[in-house]
Amino acid sequence: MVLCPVIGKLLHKHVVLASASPRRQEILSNAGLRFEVVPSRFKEKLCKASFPTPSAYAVETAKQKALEVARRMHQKDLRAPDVVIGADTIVTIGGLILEKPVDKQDAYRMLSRLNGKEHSVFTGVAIVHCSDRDGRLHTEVLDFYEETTVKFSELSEELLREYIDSGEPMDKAGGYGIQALGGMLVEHVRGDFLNVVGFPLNHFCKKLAQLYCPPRPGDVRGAERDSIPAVDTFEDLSDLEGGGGSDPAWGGRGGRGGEEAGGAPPQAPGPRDADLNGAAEEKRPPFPTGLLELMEGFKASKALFTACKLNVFDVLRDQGPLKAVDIARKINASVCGTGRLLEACAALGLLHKTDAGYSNTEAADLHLVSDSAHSLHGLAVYNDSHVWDLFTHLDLAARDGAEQARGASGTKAERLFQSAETTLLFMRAMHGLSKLTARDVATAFDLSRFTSACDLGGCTGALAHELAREYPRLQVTVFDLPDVTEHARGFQPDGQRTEHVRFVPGDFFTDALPRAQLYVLSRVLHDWPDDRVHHLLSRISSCCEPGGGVLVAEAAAMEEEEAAAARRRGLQPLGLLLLGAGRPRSARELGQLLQRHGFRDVRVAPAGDLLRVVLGTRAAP
Ligand SMILES: Cc1cn([C@@H]2O[C@H](COP(=O)(O)OP(=O)(O)OP(=O)(O)O)[C@@H](O)[C@H]2O)c(=O)[nH]c1=O
Repeated sequence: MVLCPVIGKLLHKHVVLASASPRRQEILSNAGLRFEVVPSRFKEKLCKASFPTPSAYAVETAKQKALEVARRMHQKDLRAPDVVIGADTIVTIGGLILEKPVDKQDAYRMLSRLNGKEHSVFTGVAIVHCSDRDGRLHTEVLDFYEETTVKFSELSEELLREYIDSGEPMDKAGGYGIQALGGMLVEHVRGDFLNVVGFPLNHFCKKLAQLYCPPRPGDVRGAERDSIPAVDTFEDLSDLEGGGGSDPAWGGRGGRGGEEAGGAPPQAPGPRDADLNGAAEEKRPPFPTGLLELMEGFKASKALFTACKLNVFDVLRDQGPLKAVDIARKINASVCGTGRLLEACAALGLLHKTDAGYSNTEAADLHLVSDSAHSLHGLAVYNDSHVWDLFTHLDLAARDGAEQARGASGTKAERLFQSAETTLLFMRAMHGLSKLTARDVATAFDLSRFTSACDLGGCTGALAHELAREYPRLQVTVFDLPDVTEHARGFQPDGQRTEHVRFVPGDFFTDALPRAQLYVLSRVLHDWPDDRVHHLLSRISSCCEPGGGVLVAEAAAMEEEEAAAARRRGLQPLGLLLLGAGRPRSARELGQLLQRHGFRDVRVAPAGDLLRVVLGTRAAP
């Protein structure tokens, strides 16, 4: 599992950690999560006896901690954060739950109990998703727990007293801190160490992956491994009081975790009970979250495209927060239609809605306004006006074959370059995407040995400028169709080093390629079928001096079996896959292609979350 991208799913959300524990804050911020800390005021006083298992108690406490913060924040600002995370760590031994000691005596009692024995540490975690529905807070809770087994050495009374005098035990469950002096008491640990410290980071990331990267339909392996547990609502919480149920972790197995049956009433024996008893398990099919998202996804895309097209995000960046009526006036649209569009954008997490009106989220400010440094506005407009149209006729394309579908409205180049307007539309889309990925592509390998590079199909020069910035000795030529180079001037960055980038018009299939030590093909090959790719690579190969290189960047999977994951990453050229003659290729396949055309020492590296970069060195012929 790749952790950073999972944590990254929360980057543009307002995340609150409902915990005063400095350890939790440290674990999560070390993992790259950005969050606000709002300690919960929920008193940890639930009746332990009413819970079937210690883990159920920890999970419920975590849940109540998070919900208290969500409610308080919503009440105060009439706006809840997007996500509130609560956690509760307990130590259990012989059926007894130990929390933080109330005084030194209590700490001594706890540590004496643990002395020389094995005990379990459970951390319950609740991830609460909040939304505002007509001024009322709506919450969806996903919870889970993790268990770790810890064995204490035989410890002298003197050592225990000394340890207690250090003051360390007082704010820690079980009266010890494994991450500090308390580590000396511990003989061994089975399971997740960070779970003992206060937060099961690994399990948390897996849960985020289930939530934000659900398996695609048909991904049976993924569905079994990562199926999304049912989320329950706050309204259902009362069901949790009392009841039976059992927990396999109760048996004291180390290093195991689980879900609290998604908040289902404990009296209903869960599937895990059936497992334990060896009884036949009646399996419910996994909830088709991914499928439903696919069914509805086009509406979300269209709302985003339309808001971009109407410059809603530009208006709000400059003048927000604004009420729907004012936005409608500024974008010259009806009040009722604008209101609906704004509601949809708020529901999609693109806008914040408060009493003062609508305002941009951080992601909207960064990527959806038309002139920001990281703008994807052009891509949204291009997808809306161009790609949307192609997909509307997907059934025809499927029936008649991709080439015929192309034939109806001309080849891709004919369609894109039929007017200056469509060319610019395409270039703006590519520019946003290239700027987003340029740095990752430029730095995936150390290219400082090259002094000249040619970016074939380099469009607006976004990657070329990044290469020139990264490698001061490098002169970069952008080679692209005359229709493109003609308009490239309008995309040049302000500031220095533009003299290291030049534009040469031409067709890389037919015209002489500019001489360079390094040839770059960034997001080009997926557009073309195999015969064209071979033709292009053989042309590059014959221009390239021994020791020179070719660098290919694609939304390619590292391995064939990762293709579905690559598609999920979003930039797999689905449109071309369905409509065009090109096709996506895995990193391995790209490497083999380079080898076939005389490149050796072929290496693959990830370039950020989206692309893979393959670098080959021209061998002596
Ligand atoms: C076993 C163990 C526990 N802890 C700390 O014990 C507190 C548990 O208490 P909690 O009630 O879960 O959390 P809290 O500290 O009261 O914070 P809050 O979330 O606001 O309730 C948390 O701090 C944990 O790190 C350690 O630092 N190291 C260890 O080895």
